[in-house]
Amino acid sequence: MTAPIIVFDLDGTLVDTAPDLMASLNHTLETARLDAVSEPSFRQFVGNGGRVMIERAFAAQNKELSTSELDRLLKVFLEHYTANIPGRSQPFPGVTGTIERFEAEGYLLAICTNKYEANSLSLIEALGLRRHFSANCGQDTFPFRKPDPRHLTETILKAGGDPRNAIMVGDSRTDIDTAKAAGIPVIAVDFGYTDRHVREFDPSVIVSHFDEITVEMARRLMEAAR
Ligand SMILES: O=C(O)COP(=O)(O)O
Ligand SMILES: [Mg+2]
Repeated sequence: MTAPIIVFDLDGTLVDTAPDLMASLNHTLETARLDAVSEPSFRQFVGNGGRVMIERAFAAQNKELSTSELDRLLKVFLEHYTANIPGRSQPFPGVTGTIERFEAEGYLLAICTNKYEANSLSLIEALGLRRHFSANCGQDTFPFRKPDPRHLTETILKAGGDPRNAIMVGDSRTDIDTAKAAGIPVIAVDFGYTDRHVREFDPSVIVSHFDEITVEMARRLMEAAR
């Protein structure tokens, strides 16, 4: 039997990247002469990658944005963000312990993120976490991405896992919708980046700290999903 697998979202779930994403977004908006965004509004912009983040920031200020301008600004954003990794980004409390608990029980670990794959890899490398993950799939790894369930199922297959013996951990509606569409149980953290509370999207369970995510919880959720 293949090993069970736990798949994590990255931004707002495993790693608190908000200070750096927001700094890069504000740098980008400044070059376009838009107002800087503050933390509460920033949370509504994140979750679908840098391009969508910029689009949402423009829409919130009722500013027009052509595709060519968006392409240019995405380059500005990515250059700034990439040059500053890991910046102030830190794993959320309890992440290391959770990784150890699941590894000790023979679980595979993977990341399924709407960040670009290269940024995701360099971030977890810089934080010393890369060796724990059998696959790290970003928005550009496949021709589809979250909330398309294939982003999750293909991540699982790439890691050597089986979607029928898998669990997802995420912080946003995107993650919950993705896992549900894939028929995979999903643990939602309530400390990530979302403007609406995760309970509105009906995840399998909600936790407020990584210490609450036990192997027993994962086993129970996977059994209930069968
Ligand atoms: O950076 C984003 O917008 C989304 O990234 P995530 O999928 O890791 O939350
Ligand atoms: Mg996230």
